[in-house]
Amino acid sequence: MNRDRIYSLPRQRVGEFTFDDSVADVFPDMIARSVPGYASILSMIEQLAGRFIRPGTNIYDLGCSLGAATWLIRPQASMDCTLHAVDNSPAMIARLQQRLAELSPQEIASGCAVETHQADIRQVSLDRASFVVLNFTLQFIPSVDREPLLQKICESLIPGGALLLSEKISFEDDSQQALLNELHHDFKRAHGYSDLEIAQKRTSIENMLIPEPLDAHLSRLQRVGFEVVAPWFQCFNFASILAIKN
Ligand SMILES: C[S@@+](CC[C@H](N)C(=O)[O-])C[C@H]1O[C@@H](n2cnc3c(N)ncnc32)[C@H](O)[C@@H]1O
Ligand SMILES: O=C(O)C(=O)C[C@]1(C(=O)O)C=C[C@@H](O)C=C1
Repeated sequence: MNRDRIYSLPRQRVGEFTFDDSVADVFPDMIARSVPGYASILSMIEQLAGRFIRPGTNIYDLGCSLGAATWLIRPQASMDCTLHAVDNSPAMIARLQQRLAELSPQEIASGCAVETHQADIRQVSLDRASFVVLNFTLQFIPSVDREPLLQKICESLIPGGALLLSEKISFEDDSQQALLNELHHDFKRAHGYSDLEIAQKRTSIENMLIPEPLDAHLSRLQRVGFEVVAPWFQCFNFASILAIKN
């Protein structure tokens, strides 16, 4: 795995974070060292896929990056399912397509077909879905577009279908916010990031990763039509929610 050193040297001006080639090259290392609980969430996505996926349905990994969730979900789905891996980053989708093209016939037979889409998740149409994943993607969508997107997802789900939503979250209380920021930065330091790397990354994502409080997520999911909305994981300022449509 390539080590993330993107922000290790001082920059005159820290530009806005983008999911380009340099990020795609180090992404597994970057996200594992930046998001506390990421590995646990992925492993639970695999388990949840086994529970919620139904034969003959579509599954969507929205903002799939290199397909970390896609690779775990695929073996859980029967061959008559289609797993749609969607991301608007050409660098991410190219690497996922490359890996899919290298599958052996035996590996192809070990799970359902994967269709990649280099597209904006606000624009793709969703249909007959049994399981939808938004693993740290909604946070990059402009705030006004979040509710329509979640509404579209809810409408596309079959009865009993589920959305797994993981997000960086914020806190209404200033002292709680300050504490959780510090704990997150301690986590990054413990995983080898310097203070400079932490500060420059923070500047670069400031205006494009917009976290919301957990309650805002829960009430919006209920508003768009999910009957069961269950927060099931939180580690510092990162949380994951399971939302089910009856
Ligand atoms: C933090 S990464 C997601 C990680 C991934 N889901 C995983 O589990 O490893 C966020 C991804 O969302 C993608 N993204 C951001 N906005 C998007 C949009 N409007 N449409 C499609 N993809 C988007 C980015 O390109 C990036 O690959
Ligand atoms: O919040 C941060 O400091 C992060 O680095 C988080 C985060 C994320 O949650 O997606 C931001 C960008 C990268 O994709 C990896 C991790």
